[in-house]
This record gives sequence, C-alpha cells and structure tokens, in this order.
Amino acid sequence: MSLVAGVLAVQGNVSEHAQALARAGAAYDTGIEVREVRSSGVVPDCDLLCMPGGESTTISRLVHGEGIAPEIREHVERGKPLLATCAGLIVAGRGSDDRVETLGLLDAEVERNAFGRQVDSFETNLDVAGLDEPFPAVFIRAPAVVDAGCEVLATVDDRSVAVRQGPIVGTAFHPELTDDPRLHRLALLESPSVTP
Ligand SMILES: NC(=O)CC[C@H](N)C(=O)O
Repeated sequence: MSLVAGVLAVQGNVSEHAQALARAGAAYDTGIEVREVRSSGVVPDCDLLCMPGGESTTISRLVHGEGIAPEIREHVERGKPLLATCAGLIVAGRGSDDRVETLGLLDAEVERNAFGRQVDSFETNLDVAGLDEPFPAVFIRAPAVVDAGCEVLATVDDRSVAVRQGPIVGTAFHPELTDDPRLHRLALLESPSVTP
C-alpha cells in the first residue's frame, strides 16, 4: 500500500521529516509519498501530517494566512494522524503566548523556550511511553507542556515533552533529527486510521 504524507513546509526541517518518514515506512514495506504543504488544497489528500519545528510565530501566521489551518483541523477531526514537533507542538496546543495564534488541537498549554537560554540545545535518552528502549531526543530552544489535559508520553525534569491526544502526537524535541524512526512510526504509521 502507499500513503500520502504531508509535511508543512512553511518553515522548519522539511527534508528531515521526509527522510524520517521514508525510514519509518521502509520498516513496514509501506510506500510513502511526501508532499510539501505550502498552501491550501494539499492537506485534504494526505493520510498523515507532520508539523515541523521552526519559529512558531511565523508558522502560525502562515498556517492561518494560507487557509491551511481549517484543513489541519479537519484532518484530525477525521481521525488522521498528525505529528507536531517543537514549534509545531506550540502551534497545535493552546497557547500561552499572544504572538502565536495556536490551533488549539491539543488540550495542552505549551510554554515557548521552556528550558531557558543556558540550555538552548541538548540531547538526552528519553523514556517514551509506547517505546521499548529510550529515544535519542534532540531539544533545540524547546518548549514544554506546562498544563496537559491529554496523555503525557514523556517528561524531562517533571516537564511534559511528549503528549498524545487522539490522532495527534506532539513532541518538544525533534525526532526527525535522528536516524531513529520509532517516533514517526508510533505517531503516524501505528495510528488506528492507518493500517500499514
Ligand atoms: N526548534 C524549534 O522549533 C524552536 C521553537 C521556537 N523556540 C519557538 O518558540 O517557536
């Protein structure tokens, strides 16, 4: 079978997500066609969706300005999986920062740059619910979920850094920046609406 995966391409690690999707699909012999989402009209054809990191202010402006926001909303309302990473998590959540117009898809208040400047970037082996072995998680000016009304999959220093609600998985870290495809698999290919 073959799946169509959309990667929001207004900003962020687009090619890295495309490669991660290819790695994740290879394990299942699933063909994955990646489409970059820069304007409206692409998301309705997608089985899976990634919302990458970048600058959440910019991403939220473009998502709303280009008419992509209602399509993402409809995508998850139809039970199709969405992986939102870092700035993508901020945009998917219910915001705590006026400069970001969030989508409110996740019942999670997300604090931007939650780990402070002194630790702008770090990597840690993270226990994630649903994965057997720790995941090599890369954090770059990462947010954290400060108030989660949804399932928490992982924490760092008592802060929630991976959450799940229905077909949506949000991570404060960047699973696309490692060779490990397990997070993309867990979030996207093992979602109930997708049968690889
Ligand atoms: N790597 C990232 O996506 C960083 C997110 C960024 N700090 C923001 O607030 O938008």
